[in-house]
Formats: sequence, C-alpha cells, structure tokens
Amino acid sequence: MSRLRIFADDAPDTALLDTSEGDTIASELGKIGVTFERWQASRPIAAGAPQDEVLSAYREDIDRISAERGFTAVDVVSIAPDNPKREQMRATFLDEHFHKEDEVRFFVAGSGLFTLHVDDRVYEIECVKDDLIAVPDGTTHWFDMGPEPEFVAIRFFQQPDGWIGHFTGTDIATKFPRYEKGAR
Ligand SMILES: CSCCC(=O)/C(O)=C/O
Ligand SMILES: [Fe+2]
Ligand code: NI
Repeated sequence: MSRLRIFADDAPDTALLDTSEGDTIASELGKIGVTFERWQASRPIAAGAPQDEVLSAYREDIDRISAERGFTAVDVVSIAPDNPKREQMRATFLDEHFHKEDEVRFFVAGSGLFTLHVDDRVYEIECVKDDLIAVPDGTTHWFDMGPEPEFVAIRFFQQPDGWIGHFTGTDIATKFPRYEKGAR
C-alpha cells in the first residue's frame, strides 16, 4: 500500500501525518503541486524485466499519456533484488537533488521511497505498483530503492535529458529514514 508521512525538516523522528489513504495522500501532495494518482498497472511485469518488454506491455498507456501531457520520451527503470549493480543504482538518487523538468513516474511493479523537501517540511512517499507521481521541476527530493531493490517504473520526459539530477550538496537525506521494506 502506498503511504505518505510528513515531517518537519528538523524532526525526522516525529511524523506529523502518517496515512495510506489514497485521497488524503493526493490532497496533501496536491498542496505542494505534486500529482499522486492510483492507476491500474494491469500487465504482469516482473522486477528486472527488460525495458523493451515493459514498453511493449504498456505501449497503449504510454502513447495516450504522452499525447495528453506532451511527453516526448520514455524509459524504464527495472531492477530485481539480485542485480549485481544494485548498490551503485541505489546510490544514483540517494542524495538531495532536483530536476529541470517534472519528474513523472508510473510504478508498474514493486515499490520505492520518494522523499520531497519543500519549504520546512519533508514528505516521504512510499510508491507501489499502480501509483503515478508527478513532482514539479525544481522540487528538491531524493529516492531510495532500498538494499534489495524490487520495482519497475516507467519514466516520462519532456526532454531526453530530463532524468538528470542536479545535486544540492546538503546532507538532509542522511537524516531521514532510508527504505527498509516492512520496517516502518
Ligand atoms: C522511480 S524511477 C528511478 C528514480 C528516478 O528516476 C529519480 O529521478 C529519482 O529522483
Ligand atoms: Fe528524481
Ligand atoms: Ni530525482
């Protein structure tokens, strides 16, 4: 189940809100310009499945969303817990950064943890299969796939380099919970 926790950015031990209720997650995130929707990822895809398999399984959805929302490129992040590069892949987005376009991700398998830092609040969102999240460009955040990553996400871009992260150099991400499935 997807879950949102909200913290003050100087108090990582005390959640001000903790909810798995979809409408509450969407409305709380809507206040900071983030779109959160629960869709139906109806094609069975295994974590670690190759990009081509994911793209062809979801081709109709991808074409529709891209036409509706003006995306020009998509790719897939697909990783299974035994991936030999899992530590390196986990490290890629583990520190606070932002992107120069909206971050739009559709989870079609598994789960991962996005944490957004907006003003003096921290929004921790566990995204699971079926979740679509769109984070506005410039929003500082980090993403943890955990020590045994297991997810498939389709990423939508306006520009081919839209995935590039610009790192802020802060250590805030080290102060908030990392993704330990089942431990929270
Ligand atoms: C959930 S897709 C992989 C992570 C990613 O693309 C990103 O930008 C994290 O901040
Ligand atoms: Fe990102
Ligand atoms: Ni990012």
